[in-house]
Amino acid sequence: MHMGLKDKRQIDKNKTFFQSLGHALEGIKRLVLEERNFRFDLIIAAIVLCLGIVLQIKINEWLWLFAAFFSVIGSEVLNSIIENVVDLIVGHHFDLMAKRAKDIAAGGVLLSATFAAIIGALIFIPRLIMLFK
Ligand SMILES: Nc1ncnc2c1ncn2[C@@H]1O[C@H](COP(=O)(O)OP(=O)(O)OP(=O)(O)O)[C@@H](O)[C@H]1O
Repeated sequence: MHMGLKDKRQIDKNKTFFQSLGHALEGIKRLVLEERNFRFDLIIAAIVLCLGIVLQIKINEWLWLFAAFFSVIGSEVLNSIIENVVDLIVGHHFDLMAKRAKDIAAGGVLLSATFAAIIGALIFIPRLIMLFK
């Protein structure tokens, strides 16, 4: 993006909507490029999307799946922010508070992933059982 070059060392506020959008898209790019778990989430979401279409799940089931997806994405984003900010503060040193913050962030991801797995199981397992009966 051409504006990327122009504002590479920008530290003041965004002046236009498109400048804000550019930085937000840059953030999503970082997540995809640097977070293996985030890429894994997207692959799982794509599989669930295909399965949902093939098995013709109902609208309220789609809503639960979307809620689960964004819960996981939200906690991944939070985890990623914590990792970056902690590394910015403590650098490459062992620090007990850094460990706590990162472990709590990872715990949040685990909790939302468990929530998503339960929702996925409740929606798909009965349908798959019916299919193979
Ligand atoms: N500066 C530090 N001081 C103490 N412990 C740390 C520090 N950095 C990382 N750790 C420990 O290592 C773990 C993994 O670190 P980090 O989250 O940076 O790696 P990651 O591979 O990116 O994790 P994730 O799989 O969540 O993306 C943390 O949960 C924490 O227990």
